[in-house]
Amino acid sequence: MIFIILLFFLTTLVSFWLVPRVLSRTSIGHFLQNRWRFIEECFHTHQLYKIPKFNQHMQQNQLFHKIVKYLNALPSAGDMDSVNLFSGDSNPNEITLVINGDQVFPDVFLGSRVYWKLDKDCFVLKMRRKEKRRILSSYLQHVCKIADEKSKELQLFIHAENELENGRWISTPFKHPATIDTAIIDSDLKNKVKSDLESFLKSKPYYHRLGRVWKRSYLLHGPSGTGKSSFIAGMAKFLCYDVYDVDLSKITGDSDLKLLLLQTTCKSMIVVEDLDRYLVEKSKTVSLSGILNFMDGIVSCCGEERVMVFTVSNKDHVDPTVLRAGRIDFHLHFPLCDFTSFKYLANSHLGIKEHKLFPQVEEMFQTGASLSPAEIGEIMISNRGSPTRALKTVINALQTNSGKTGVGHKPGHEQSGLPRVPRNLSHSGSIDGLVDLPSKLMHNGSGRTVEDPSDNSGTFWMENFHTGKELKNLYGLLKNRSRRREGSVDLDGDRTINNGM
Ligand SMILES: Nc1ncnc2c1ncn2[C@@H]1O[C@H](COP(=O)(O)OP(=O)(O)OP(=O)(O)O)[C@@H](O)[C@H]1O
Ligand SMILES: [Mg+2]
Repeated sequence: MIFIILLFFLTTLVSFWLVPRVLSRTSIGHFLQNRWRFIEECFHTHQLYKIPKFNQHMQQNQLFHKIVKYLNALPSAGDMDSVNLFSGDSNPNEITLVINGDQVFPDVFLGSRVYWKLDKDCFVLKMRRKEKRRILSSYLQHVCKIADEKSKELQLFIHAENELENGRWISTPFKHPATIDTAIIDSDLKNKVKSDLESFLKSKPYYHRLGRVWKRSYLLHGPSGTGKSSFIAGMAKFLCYDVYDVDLSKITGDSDLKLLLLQTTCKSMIVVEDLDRYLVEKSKTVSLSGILNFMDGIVSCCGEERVMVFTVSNKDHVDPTVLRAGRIDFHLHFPLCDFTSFKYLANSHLGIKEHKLFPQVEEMFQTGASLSPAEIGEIMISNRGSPTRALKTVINALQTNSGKTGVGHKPGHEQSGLPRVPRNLSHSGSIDGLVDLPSKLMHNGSGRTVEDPSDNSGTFWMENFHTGKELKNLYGLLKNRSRRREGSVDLDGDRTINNGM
């Protein structure tokens, strides 16, 4: 009797536990499962839907490309009997599945099984006829949604220099961690940039009504290590635009620049860094007029929705025609660190809001010492285990820096041969300072950020102007003020444009 019970127990264990497990892990199980599905489907009538790659005018069918993206994202894609694997052109670590004609991709949606197959240049979707009303439309919406999410992966394009691909862009996934919010600049200014970008995105009819190319240009200016490049990454992410990085020094001539621009796609950000350095180069291959045409968007008229971003270390050294209103719509100044931004850095890098050494640091800033956020950030990162040591190192660095002539330590710019920016202009005396004078920021008609003329504390920075050049700049500012008073350009002017968008 005991033997029979034991045998019964063993048989049950083998048939209900062991056999399914063995089958699920072996090719026999896989084969049986497929056969069973095939037999099951034989009892149903099916509907086929074709999604061709091209329409009758040989234009690309966007749905076809979305399906490719969707199928690549399917977990079942990896379970196929055989799959084609390819590594990316620019990033060999990125592996993608490429579908070929013999494969059938099963998928399950709302409890229903559907099948995808590639037939030459056409996808075929197969589903049970009785289920099509229930799932077809929502399933296709789901496919598009997943594909769109996948395509949100931004790309960084750089132009190839090798002979084979010369004059072409090569791309790599753009995964810079910076966002507009991680930038340490005045929060009002961040919001202004965000709303300017948002308003640009909605402004296609407005630009077209004016007969203008739908583009917007930003100038980010400030010393090295103040966060310009990181901010560009943040802007691109905010817009969900791909980035085309134009290195003017690698371009062989005006026509080469045109060609590259014609190859850029809509919804992209075209970035030209260190424009001032390029413009002072003696052996430049792209002429000033080539650059101006590019900025005016003449060559980009066939494809719009572009944001252009230029960076310079000091805009005073750039030919005013390059920066005229319309060519550059929004000026953003990135100053060296002041005490306010230092405290942000201490909080984010060291996790401290207060410290007994803070008053000493503040005093250093008040006496005119400063470093770039990159320099202070680096000190804090290397000393993050000990906030006190980090602060002492910052104080030492500030002391060393304030001992130098023409503070605003920018090794890169010294190499470039550009004149140094006088401290009073680049930092505490900056006309469009973002961190030190946050309440004074406003825009003129061209979107430029300038000091609020109604703020009486202007006398504070007047004391800091000494040289003839600085007085000239002050004169320029006063001229701007009086123009604004006459109502020719002011913040409202800019707002009127934005509101109208
Ligand atoms: N204002 C800032 N806010 C946040 N991080 C900053 C800021 N300024 C600099 N950093 C940090 O310092 C490093 C260098 O910044 P970034 O390369 O953006 O400076 P940059 O102005 O483009 O310098 P360069 O003119 O030399 O190209 C980055 O790691 C960045 O995160
Ligand atoms: Mg940079």
